[in-house]
Amino acid sequence: MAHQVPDDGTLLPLMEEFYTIQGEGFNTGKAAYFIRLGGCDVGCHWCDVKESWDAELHPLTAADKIVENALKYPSRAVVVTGGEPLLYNLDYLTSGLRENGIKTFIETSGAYPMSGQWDWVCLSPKKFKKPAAGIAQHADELKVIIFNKSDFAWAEEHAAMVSAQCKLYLQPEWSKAKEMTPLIVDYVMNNPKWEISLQTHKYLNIP
Ligand SMILES: C[S@@+](CC[C@H](N)C(=O)[O-])C[C@H]1O[C@@H](n2cnc3c(N)ncnc32)[C@H](O)[C@@H]1O
Ligand SMILES: Nc1nc2[nH]cc(C(=O)O)c2c(=O)[nH]1
Ligand code: SF4
Ligand SMILES: [Mg+2]
Repeated sequence: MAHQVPDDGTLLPLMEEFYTIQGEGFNTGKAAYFIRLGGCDVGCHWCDVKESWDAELHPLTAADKIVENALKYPSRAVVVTGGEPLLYNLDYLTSGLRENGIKTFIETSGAYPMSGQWDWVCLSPKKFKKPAAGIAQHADELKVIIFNKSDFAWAEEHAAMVSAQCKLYLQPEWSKAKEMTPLIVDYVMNNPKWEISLQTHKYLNIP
């Protein structure tokens, strides 16, 4: 079974941490320190980081140490991702980051209740395990992955749940990008409340 992750959030299963450029969504192009937490049971068959799923494989790491590591890099922005980061209580980590002047961004499927204090929430809802009640109201950005045509309807369903200021993105699933990108381009031109988001780090060959 899972690690005994203390529920005070002082220890978190850390898969990797790396300094790169945010490749997706509203903050595309901005340098940020990425913290990838292990553990996810959402089960997206096209997930591009399946190595993250088993939390057991990723060592419990002190949140204080993660903050200390983030401070070694010039950007004062951290993206917490995974895995599904909201499996864990992120209050302690985000207070540590913010006390040190670091802006906190999260990438989440929303499958678990919100924790942590965030400067930017990217919600990417999944059909395989639907978002928790009320989470859509926290989203600054809704980023729906388009794997097939039915995902446009799924995107609209969630657009109806987010706040009026929430930015709306459609992002092609990587393995289907050649096929789905033209459909997304067409959809955005016809429904301009949406914008296209590309995984630019994959084109740039950076993490
Ligand atoms: C690996 S997930 C981790 C965070 C969280 N579990 C989630 O799904 O939002 C990070 C982002 O990558 C997106 N993503 C994962 N696999 C993808 C793929 N094959 N093509 C495009 N986007 C993908 C997710 O939808 C999410 O927005
Ligand atoms: N450069 C870069 N940008 C990203 N934006 C979201 C990512 C993620 O895996 O959560 C990601 C990632 O893995 N790399
Ligand atoms: S929710 Fe995120 S980490 Fe989990 S399987 Fe889906 S894309 Fe991968
Ligand atoms: Mg990624």
